Amino acid sequence: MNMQTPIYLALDFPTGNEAMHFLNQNEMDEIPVKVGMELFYREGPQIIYQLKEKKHPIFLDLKLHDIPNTVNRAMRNLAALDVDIVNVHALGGAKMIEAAKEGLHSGAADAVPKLISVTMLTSMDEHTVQTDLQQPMELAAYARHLAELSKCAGADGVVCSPHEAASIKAACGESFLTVTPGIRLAGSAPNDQHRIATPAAAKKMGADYLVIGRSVTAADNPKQAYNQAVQEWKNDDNNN
Ligand SMILES: O=c1ccn([C@@H]2O[C@H](COP(=O)(O)O)[C@@H](O)[C@H]2O)c(=O)[nH]1
Repeated sequence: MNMQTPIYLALDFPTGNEAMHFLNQNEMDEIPVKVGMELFYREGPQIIYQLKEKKHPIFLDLKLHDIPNTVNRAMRNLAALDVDIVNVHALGGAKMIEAAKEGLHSGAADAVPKLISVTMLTSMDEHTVQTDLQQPMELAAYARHLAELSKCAGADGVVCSPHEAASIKAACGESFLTVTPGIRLAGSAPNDQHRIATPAAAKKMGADYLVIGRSVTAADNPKQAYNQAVQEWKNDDNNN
């Protein structure tokens, strides 16, 4: 994987043309990108081929959550796209995560994509987890539990908020990946996110990879905003 800085830009655009135009206009050559449901459901594998052609590391964020057999067969197909990271919802349980892993191994012609599982969406807060989901455990403890379950089932890491990264690392080991959305540059609107942090804070809290979307894509100067995130990450490197 050609990784400049482990900061994935969320390409939440309605069409492939808009996404490619954005990257081109802002000279974001070869930066890591995340393709989610909005773009993939519109463009399908074609957008992955286009981004690979331009040498972008790709996190394909489709968050599979279904019965093990269906997830296994879907992962075989996704493995053939040869992206770097794919994911499932940890709430699908251990058998589903194992099936996802097996599907990736069966379907990959070359390198097997990393499999990560979503613990608790960063848009959720303590209150929502307790009321909507009727989950009595504290959110951070529940995210840690889902991370441990994911690790036992063969996942390479999890999606979590930066605030849970350190405790998940402590429970699952340093090499277990923590991929953290909910990244906001200082002063950016939180939008629908609840568990947020700046790039510098996320790095300090133990995140391996960051996912940043609207703080960059909706900024007046997206290139400057992305570079600021990169700089925060690198400054923290210098301070360690
Ligand atoms: O818990 C999660 C899992 C995935 N996401 C995705 O990350 C980006 C975040 O975009 P922002 O504009 O920076 O909020 C988005 O594509 C989500 O689908 C997440 O936010 N939280």
